[in-house]
Amino acid sequence: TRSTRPQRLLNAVRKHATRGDPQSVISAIDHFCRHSEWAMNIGDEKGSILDSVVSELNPEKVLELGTYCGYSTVRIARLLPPGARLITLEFNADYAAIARQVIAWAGLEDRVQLVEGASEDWIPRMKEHFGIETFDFVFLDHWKDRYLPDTKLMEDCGLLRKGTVLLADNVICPGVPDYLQYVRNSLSYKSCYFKSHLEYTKAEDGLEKSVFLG
Ligand SMILES: O=C(NCCc1nnc(-c2ccc3[nH]cnc3c2)[nH]1)c1cc(-c2ccc(F)cc2)cc(O)c1O
Ligand SMILES: [Mg+2]
Repeated sequence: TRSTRPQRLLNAVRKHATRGDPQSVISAIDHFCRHSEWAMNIGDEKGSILDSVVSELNPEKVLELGTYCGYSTVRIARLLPPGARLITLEFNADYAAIARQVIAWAGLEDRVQLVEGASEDWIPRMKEHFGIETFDFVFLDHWKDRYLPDTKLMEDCGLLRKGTVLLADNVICPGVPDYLQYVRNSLSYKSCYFKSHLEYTKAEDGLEKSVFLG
């Protein structure tokens, strides 16, 4: 049977990246996506913005919605201190299987917990299942029609605290109009837009950073 794009992406990581070296994993995936096959990783341009937000925040408890092949998981986890924890939710079992191997190749499995399933099922279980009180940082990169309902669900489950930062990918392309309208007009958020480009293309896209005010 033909290999899948995520499998070919993992092969490129194994071929070109050094085990235990997260930067080489990031570079191998970016090279594969620029020169072989486009894939929906945040990419190097938006990835640098993600890096600066994470580095400035120095979060202990991180939630990522939408793992895909683990590219942004590796970008975030490589910047976290060893005691910090990143929980990443992936709905698609095939993506999750690839992501586990990418994260392991980068040598970051000790600070990453990949959970398979739907965000709406797992968000209400974060406290009792993972012993999480609140998250310091949430990266939204899953199905675009889930950004808003899951943000409201995190609010309702008490998973956000004064100062929690939400960073949302793809707010222009594919676009999340309902989410943008909410975080930009709600008195509970201070929101700002980082203009960039859709990964590996010239199309406009951007990240929206929203601080929860409690
Ligand atoms: O669909 C995207 N990303 C979502 C994948 C995912 N990986 N995991 C999930 C999940 C995880 C837990 C969930 N719980 C409930 N639904 C869930 C869905 N979703 C996406 C699409 C594009 C894109 C742009 C232009 C195009 F022409 C075609 C495509 C670009 C991007 O940067 C993306 O992130
Ligand atoms: Mg994305």
